[in-house]
Amino acid sequence: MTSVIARTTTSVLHHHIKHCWSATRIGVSKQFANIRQTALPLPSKSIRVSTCPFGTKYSVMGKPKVVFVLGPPGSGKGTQCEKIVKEFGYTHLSAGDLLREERNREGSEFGALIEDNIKNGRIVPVEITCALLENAMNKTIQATGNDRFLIDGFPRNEDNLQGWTSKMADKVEQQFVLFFECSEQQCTERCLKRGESSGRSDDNAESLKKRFNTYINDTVAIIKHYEELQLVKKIDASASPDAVFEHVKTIFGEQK
Ligand SMILES: Nc1ncnc2c1ncn2[C@@H]1O[C@H](COP(=O)(O)OP(=O)(O)OP(=O)(O)O)[C@@H](O)[C@H]1O
Ligand SMILES: O=c1ccn([C@@H]2O[C@H](COP(=O)(O)O)[C@@H](O)[C@H]2O)c(=O)[nH]1
Repeated sequence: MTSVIARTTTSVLHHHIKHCWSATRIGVSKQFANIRQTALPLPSKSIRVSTCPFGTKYSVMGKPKVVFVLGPPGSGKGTQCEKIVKEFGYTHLSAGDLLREERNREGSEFGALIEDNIKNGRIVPVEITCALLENAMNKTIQATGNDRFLIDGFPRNEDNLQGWTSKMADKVEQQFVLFFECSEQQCTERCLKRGESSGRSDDNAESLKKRFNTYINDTVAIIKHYEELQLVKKIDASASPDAVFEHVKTIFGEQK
């Protein structure tokens, strides 16, 4: 049975790599094949899940559930996601972490492009980010069966939104969008403090200014878009991490 599944996914994978992004979009579909090599299509109905060393079971699943987590840099998205994972069993996928991992991957042809964007607070083309996210979702589902995801720090601009909508929206159930609201001053202080030990090339005053400009000029419109769809759950992120999490808990507690 495993080999049947393996053969099936391999052939579907070739199809996926060939057709997943329109070659005309920015004329780079071939470029992204390296990332997509391991991306398998998300299941629409069911997936086989390994449960224990002595056997497997078929788990009938709906579409993977997705919560987007948005907010300015340093608003505490990652901190809260860790708590949500522990309490509610989601898998946390940080788009920024995935991009940093791809940047650091030996042989990545996108490393320089990703770093240039990160340092300047600009947004990486969606083809890269979306492929990394889809890949991570598929790997998680296959490895653990967990199909509930916190997608942290994505979508951040119109390009992200369009790319996700055309490629992924039909394959997932969008639960809601968690929006952490926090002032620029407070967020900047947090990131500068984090910068003392994070090693991040963008936790400095110059990059932070640019990241905030991108947030205001590009990401706020995406949050507004989801507000119009009544999907946004807004949280005051200026309090302590535990106090913020009290609010977060009420939101996840309301979910079925
Ligand atoms: N509620 C809070 N109060 C004070 N400090 C916080 C709070 N939440 C997080 N922090 C700290 O602020 C810094 C940024 O937090 P975190 O990494 O969770 O933010 P983020 O929104 O994921 O940031 P980015 O988008 O830049 O990755 C971290 O050093 C974290 O420990
Ligand atoms: O979807 C995304 C997410 C992130 N980026 C780039 O990465 C940095 C850092 O992101 P964090 O969420 O703060 O870890 C961000 O400023 C962007 O340059 C991206 O391009 N697309």
